[in-house]
Amino acid sequence: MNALLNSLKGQLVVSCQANPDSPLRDPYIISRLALAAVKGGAAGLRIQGFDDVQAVRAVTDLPLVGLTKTDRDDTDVYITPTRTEAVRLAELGCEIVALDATRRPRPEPLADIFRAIHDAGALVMADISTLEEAQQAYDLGADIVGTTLAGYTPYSRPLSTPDWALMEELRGAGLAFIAEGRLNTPAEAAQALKSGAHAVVVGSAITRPDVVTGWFVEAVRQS
Ligand SMILES: CC(=O)N[C@H](C=O)[C@@H](O)[C@H](O)[C@H](O)COP(=O)(O)O
Repeated sequence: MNALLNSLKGQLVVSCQANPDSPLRDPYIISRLALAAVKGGAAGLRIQGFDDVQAVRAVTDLPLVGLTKTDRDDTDVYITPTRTEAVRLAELGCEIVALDATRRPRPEPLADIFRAIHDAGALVMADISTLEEAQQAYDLGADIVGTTLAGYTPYSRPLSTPDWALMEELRGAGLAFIAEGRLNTPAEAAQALKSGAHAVVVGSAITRPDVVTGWFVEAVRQS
């Protein structure tokens, strides 16, 4: 495995993202969230959008997993759907570029985007939702897959928990993977590593206080 990916083995990557309607939606604020994650011991950061990548790249040398979220009329694929976006993320200093590698119709062939990322000097993190998609991503040259989109495609298991079954399937098939998605507690992050994950990505539970507040409000209301 690539040395940079090896450096993430058994480690925590923190996703610092704010949705357009979040009060935290500002590159400066994202860069401060990123620094807080660095202070806490994160080994890498997952960052969305060119402005946020630039702001975070300016304050840390930690490995960055970059992505864009782009809403398009012609596809349901929104995580880094084209070469142009993928290459720009690499040019801005992302060591790893994450993109949707599901089997949904997409504007450009996956293999072309993978090649463009590699040509730009970055690694490919293929965000998948099923075992078959993971296998396909590796066949096409992905460096690592992430369980990011499990539960977010119409044909994957809809879940409110991490997709433990998918992790077991990936481990059973001997496919390296990063666990990402709904890892909402330290115990779940640790469990993902025990389930065979190479590394874990945690987002909402650490960097979306609006979402976490909602979890508490729900629990308080139900008590
Ligand atoms: C499905 C999708 O678009 N996931 C995005 C991918 O970058 C982010 O919105 C998530 O926050 C990230 O995957 C981390 O997951 P969680 O926030 O559950 O820890």
